[in-house]
Amino acid sequence: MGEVTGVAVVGRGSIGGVVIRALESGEVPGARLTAVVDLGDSLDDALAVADLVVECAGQRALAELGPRVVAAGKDLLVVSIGALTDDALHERLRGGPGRLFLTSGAIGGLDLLRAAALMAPLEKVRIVTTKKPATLGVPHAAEPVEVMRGPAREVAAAFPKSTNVAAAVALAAGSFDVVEAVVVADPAATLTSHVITASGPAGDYRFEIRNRPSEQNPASSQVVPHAVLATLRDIVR
Ligand SMILES: NC(=O)C1=CN([C@@H]2O[C@H](COP(=O)(O)OP(=O)(O)OC[C@H]3O[C@@H](n4cnc5c(N)ncnc54)[C@H](OP(=O)(O)O)[C@@H]3O)[C@@H](O)[C@H]2O)C=CC1
Ligand SMILES: O=C([O-])CC(=O)C(=O)O
Repeated sequence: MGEVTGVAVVGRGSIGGVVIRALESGEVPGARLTAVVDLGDSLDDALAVADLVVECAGQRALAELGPRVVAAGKDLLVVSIGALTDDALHERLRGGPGRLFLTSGAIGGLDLLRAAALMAPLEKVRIVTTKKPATLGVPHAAEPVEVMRGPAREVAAAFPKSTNVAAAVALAAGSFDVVEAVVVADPAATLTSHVITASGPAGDYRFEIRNRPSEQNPASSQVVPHAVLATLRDIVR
């Protein structure tokens, strides 16, 4: 039998809960759940028994706990990518000795955007995210309303529970400056949508994602923990 990777999960909400249950039932070959860090639990106890920490707890928790994880030489898999709009935090998390991994989370197309940006800088990138109004702090919106439009860095920080995807797109595009993010609250939105458009010397791109929201937390899409588990499979393989 090969080596088993001990995994600690931080946060047991709509994303962490699914990841925890999948690990408990042995769904990821080569990975074993060794700790769960919820509010009040000690990260140090988890670091003593884990090789890799999965952050599913939000941008603030990542900023607080992430640097300790990589400094302890443990790998870190991040869900709350919007926290990486803070360049200093991003540098610390990349500084090792533990490795930093990001999940694709609620969206796709990141590999192609990255390749296109590596060929030549993308000239224009936009992500339009549309969700139910209550998840965006405008519960009484009776018709579609644009709640924010601006640079991905500002939008991902302004909606820490809803627009981590804007930061993920910016990191794939290699620049926060080239990405505009738009957030729309739509009372008729039964699915959460993310429409990503990009253009540059490599070509023109358009990805439309329509995700079913989590019942437990409608701000997050149901697919996200499964993206985390897919990344986890790749890491431990
Ligand atoms: N990259 C992507 O595509 C996506 C990223 N996300 C990110 O994932 C995060 C989690 O989403 P989701 O699971 O739906 O959120 P939930 O609110 O359902 O769960 C978050 C959990 O983390 C816990 N928590 C908060 N702070 C800490 C801490 N310091 N230590 C340990 N646990 C903590 C919360 O506890 P309590 O409830 O007691 O506060 C809660 O149980 C979102 O906030 C968002 O930033 C979400 C969707 C997509
Ligand atoms: O789950 C989603 O569709 C996107 C999301 O909440 C985020 O990026 O924070």
